[in-house]
Amino acid sequence: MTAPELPTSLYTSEQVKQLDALAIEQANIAGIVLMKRAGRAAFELLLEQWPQVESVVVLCGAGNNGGDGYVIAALAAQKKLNVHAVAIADPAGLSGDALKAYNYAQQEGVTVIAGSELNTVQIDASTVIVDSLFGTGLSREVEGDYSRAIAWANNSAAPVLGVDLPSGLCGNTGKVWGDAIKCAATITFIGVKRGLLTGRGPAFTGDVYFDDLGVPASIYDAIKPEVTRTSRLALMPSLPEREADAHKGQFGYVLVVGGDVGMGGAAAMAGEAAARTGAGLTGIATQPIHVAPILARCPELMVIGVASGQAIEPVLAKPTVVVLGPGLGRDSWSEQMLQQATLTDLPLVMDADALNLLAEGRVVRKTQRDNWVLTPHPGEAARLLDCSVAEIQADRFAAARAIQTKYGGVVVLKGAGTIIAGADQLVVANVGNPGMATGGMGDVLSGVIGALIAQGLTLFEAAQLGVCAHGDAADLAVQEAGVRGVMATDLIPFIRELLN
Ligand SMILES: NC(=O)C1=CN([C@@H]2O[C@H](COP(=O)(O)OP(=O)(O)OC[C@H]3O[C@@H](n4cnc5c(N)ncnc54)[C@H](OP(=O)(O)O)[C@@H]3O)[C@@H](O)[C@H]2O)[C@H](O)CC1
Ligand SMILES: [K+]
Repeated sequence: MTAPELPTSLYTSEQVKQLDALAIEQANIAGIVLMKRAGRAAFELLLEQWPQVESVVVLCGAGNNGGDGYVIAALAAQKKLNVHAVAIADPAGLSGDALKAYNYAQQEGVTVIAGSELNTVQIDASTVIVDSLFGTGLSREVEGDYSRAIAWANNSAAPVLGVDLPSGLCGNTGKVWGDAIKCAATITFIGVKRGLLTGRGPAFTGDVYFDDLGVPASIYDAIKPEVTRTSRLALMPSLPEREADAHKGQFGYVLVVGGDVGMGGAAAMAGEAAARTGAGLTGIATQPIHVAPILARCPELMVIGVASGQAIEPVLAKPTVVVLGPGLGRDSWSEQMLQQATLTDLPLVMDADALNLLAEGRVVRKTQRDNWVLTPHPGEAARLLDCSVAEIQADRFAAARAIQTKYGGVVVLKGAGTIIAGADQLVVANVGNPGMATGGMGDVLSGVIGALIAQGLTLFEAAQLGVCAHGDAADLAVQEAGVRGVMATDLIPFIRELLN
């Protein structure tokens, strides 16, 4: 069963701690009550996900995340399951609500064993592991007993239920503090931590479930989320209806500029994607040798050959948006195409080598514009910020914000959990799958975004809807025939279907 729709507000770990405190102080809900509700919500999800479960191994840390685990162990004991609570952190160090939960587990007859005996724990086909080592309190690299417990869980055949966060994953950024537990499902409480949905998050969470623990809605008024979750359904209303007397002029003219020698396919894919996304007209300005083969594949496209030194003369009408970069290359032809396209004040979608040339400060007169959408993958993003890919991936929210601040416009930082940064908004698109890591996916996306701008969406709307439709289409392509061998053009019919 797919995880139910998550709330759109996303928080940092610190903000959720504030929400916890507000729930306890303002709503007068005792911490142990919240903890018992958390434990119950997690245990009910466990039974729902694994109805055949007979034994449960709960890995407990030193704080309230561990407390959640002791509550889960107590509930499992009440259900007469075979339960082991493994105290990776010495229970003697427990305090507050976590200590109360520990005592509750002992009252319910839970066998609590020391972390040093972890290797004596038997795992069989009916075992489920519960990860209650760390939640929002994780603040540094995991090591020692915790690392060993994480490795033990990752090497065991049993599925893992993550409590609040997969242990080792940073709730703020989606980076991993050394290592993290690979969960089959994760349930997160009170506020969805934004790190669950981007960076390494999707690789460790499994399906993400949310429970508000019954806290009053009013506590959320006090904390403004800096990031929200976007989705195709949220953006569909921005697509214009098509009246009976619609004519192609209403839906704009996308001009794709790219396709250096040998890379005509990239420009063709962007063009076809734009046409299939509903652009009224689609043209491609490319190397002359690509004109015939692209026309042969897609006669609906207007393909213009531009030789070195020639001007780009868009036929018929002025384009309404230029998609610049698919297969553009970095030679003198590439530079002259980029220079001409960036001299216009048309809205631009800048992808691939257009971004690399921009990062190198070559031939782009203005490096700050409001009316462009930059669509870097982490490597291109690193060049745009002159930093390493690791730094980009260590905090993708900060990276997207930094690129938007430096270059203006809208920034689409691609990768697991694509981040979209507007002038004063930051959203994450919780879409996509590993099948998308193949050539041409970015070309298709740039064409889709261009066509949505051509149909009247704002750059920020077009970027969000384009990314979400593209990722959802990739999921449909994977459902159809598996994750290996998905090719970029497989997405195009699904994109068309999803946008209608
Ligand atoms: N507060 C509530 O009402 C609710 C909380 N819930 C759960 O509580 C956790 C947050 O609990 P907290 O105690 O703040 O922190 P953790 O349990 O996540 O972490 C435990 C302690 O671990 C230490 N720490 C941090 N990083 C490391 C590391 N790499 N290695 C070893 N130890 C580490 C840290 O203490 P230090 O003093 O050592 O820094 C942490 O305090 C939340 O996630 C929920 O699961 C309820 O679910 C809801 C109500
Ligand atoms: K956890």
